[in-house]
Amino acid sequence: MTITRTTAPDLPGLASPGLADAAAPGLQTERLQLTRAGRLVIDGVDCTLPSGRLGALVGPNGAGKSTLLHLIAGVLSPDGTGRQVPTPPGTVHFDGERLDTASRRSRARVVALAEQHADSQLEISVTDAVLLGRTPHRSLFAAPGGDDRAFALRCLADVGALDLAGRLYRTLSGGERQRVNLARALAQEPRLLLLDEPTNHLDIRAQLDTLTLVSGLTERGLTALAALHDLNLAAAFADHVIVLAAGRVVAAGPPATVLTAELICTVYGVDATVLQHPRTGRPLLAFATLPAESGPRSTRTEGAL
Ligand SMILES: Nc1ncnc2c1ncn2[C@@H]1O[C@H](COP(=O)(O)OP(=O)(O)OP(=O)(O)O)[C@@H](O)[C@H]1O
Repeated sequence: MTITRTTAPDLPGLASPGLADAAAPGLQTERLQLTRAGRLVIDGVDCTLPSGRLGALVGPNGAGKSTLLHLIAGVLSPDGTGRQVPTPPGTVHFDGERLDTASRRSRARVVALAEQHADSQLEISVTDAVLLGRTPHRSLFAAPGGDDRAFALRCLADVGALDLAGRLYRTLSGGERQRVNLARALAQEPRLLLLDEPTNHLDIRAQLDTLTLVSGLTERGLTALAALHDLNLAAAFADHVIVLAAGRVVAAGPPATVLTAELICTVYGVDATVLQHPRTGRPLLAFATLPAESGPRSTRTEGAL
């Protein structure tokens, strides 16, 4: 199965092409902080992502990428309990609206998180899983209507997963789940879409199609922030790259400015050669491991990608 639609879908919540508000401030976090098991895992994160842009959140394993996305989405409150706290350390704004103190329902009308490890044992159909994304747009206790169902099927079609509509969610493969999770997030009609490793489990065509789809949505006004491990995908698709290491933002800006050999060596302990893509002009990275004595990691193998 491939994602067949690589142009921006016509989601009703988004502006028409060219109508995105260029002056809108987008996502702004200030001094976000989270301690887990006595350790500061998010350490005073200030980051910004202008409206209508695709941001890539990169950084080594354990840097705090998933945790930061969860904090922005409000799935984790800044004290790590899932409750709102009276004076949370840090704030999250989107287009000037404060999200971290907003009600769950009003926040869910603004921001959606497509998670890598969404509930795997749900005894519900794929269509019903996507319909969960419509919840913030229905009145309380109302059952999904025909319009909701049609919208959910459109979102499945947009991610190339319409053929999965009647399947049980728990029977899907990792890559199939990944697409359905994205469809569920799109069904929420968010203005801010957060994606936790959206290309994980996907074959190369599906990786490119997924990021092309999200990139197309940002051209229609959506703001998207994706945690990505593949620096070449970040370089190829992102307008803005945020680098996280040990819970702190260590660099942020356009891919060509941020993804330098020096930064990659410092953050990942990897020897990178930064080339220029012959067609797009964007950075193209080739990697080799550093000699055993020169980097921060102990387990190394020889070789280059
Ligand atoms: N429930 C928890 N209790 C204690 N520590 C946790 C918990 N969840 C995450 N952590 C720690 O928080 C830090 C950040 O984790 P997080 O999953 O956000 O990193 P990440 O950058 O997304 O990593 P990866 O690239 O490996 O997915 C890690 O050191 C992790 O071990």
